[in-house]
Amino acid sequence: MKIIRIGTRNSPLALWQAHEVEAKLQNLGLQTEIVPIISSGDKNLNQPLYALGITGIFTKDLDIALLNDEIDIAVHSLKDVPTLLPENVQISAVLERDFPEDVLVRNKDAEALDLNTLKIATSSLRRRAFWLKEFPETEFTDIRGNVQTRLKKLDDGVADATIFSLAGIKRMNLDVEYEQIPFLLQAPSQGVVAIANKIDNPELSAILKSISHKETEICITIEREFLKTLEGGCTAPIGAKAELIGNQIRFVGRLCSLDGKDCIETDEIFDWNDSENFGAKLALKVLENGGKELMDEIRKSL
Ligand SMILES: NCc1[nH]cc(CCC(=O)O)c1CC(=O)O
Repeated sequence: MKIIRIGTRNSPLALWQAHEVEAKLQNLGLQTEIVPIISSGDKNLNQPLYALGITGIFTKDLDIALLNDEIDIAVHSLKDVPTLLPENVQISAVLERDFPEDVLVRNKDAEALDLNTLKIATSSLRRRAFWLKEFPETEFTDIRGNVQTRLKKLDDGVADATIFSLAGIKRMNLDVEYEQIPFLLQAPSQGVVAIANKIDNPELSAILKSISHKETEICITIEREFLKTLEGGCTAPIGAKAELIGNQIRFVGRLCSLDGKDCIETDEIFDWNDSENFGAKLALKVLENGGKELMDEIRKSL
């Protein structure tokens, strides 16, 4: 097989993730090359993502490079990948999930403040809504950029604290103090690195399948089905967590209004042999229990 060209965004985190994938392929004796690609999501730093009104802003440029045969595979943070993939593109592999959760990082001047008094910097609708559910009086400010940029902005005093995916902090080996915030249910497929390739390349797909982590695959399939069935292509405050516990799976899913006042949650344990379509079934249950009205309201106000 010829050299496998690995497409990635050029942020430090994306490059780290691409190198992880590269190491797995090199272990199989394959030759690889990293091809960094600047994504539109990295160019429009001033606006929050939901205001840009497009999904897949981080992944679109990699999709195009893939379809133009400029790269053979694209490495993504799966939580940034829309549930609807372009024609002829598939997710063929995921790496083992290490740190799925969100954590809070404070500005050093805010160390002693109570959680309910913190001014929080985040541009994520999910983080805002889930935080507001817990602390309804909270003030927010937008923040964009990669992990290092956001830490610098926090240090400069944009807010008292901000929220990160722990996976990003760990992968960048950053020496920052963080707090667990278990009430802030994570995004579907958070902390998972995914590899996409073209469907009409079965030889490469088979190689990718061989490095995929099966347990992580089971969990993200349920989480993404849940998301896909709820959202219908719109960004909304949706969280999802599937965990394997022996032969069982525990799934927690949540949809909230933008202000966090109305939330619908599902928390179920089931046998993983019965896991087929489970994400979709649970999402339908949420939609029937008031979720449909919530989604309509969110669509109208964005
Ligand atoms: N939204 C951006 C994004 N996409 C993936 C990660 C980190 C890695 C991951 O969670 O998969 C981050 C940073 C963050 O949310 O703090």
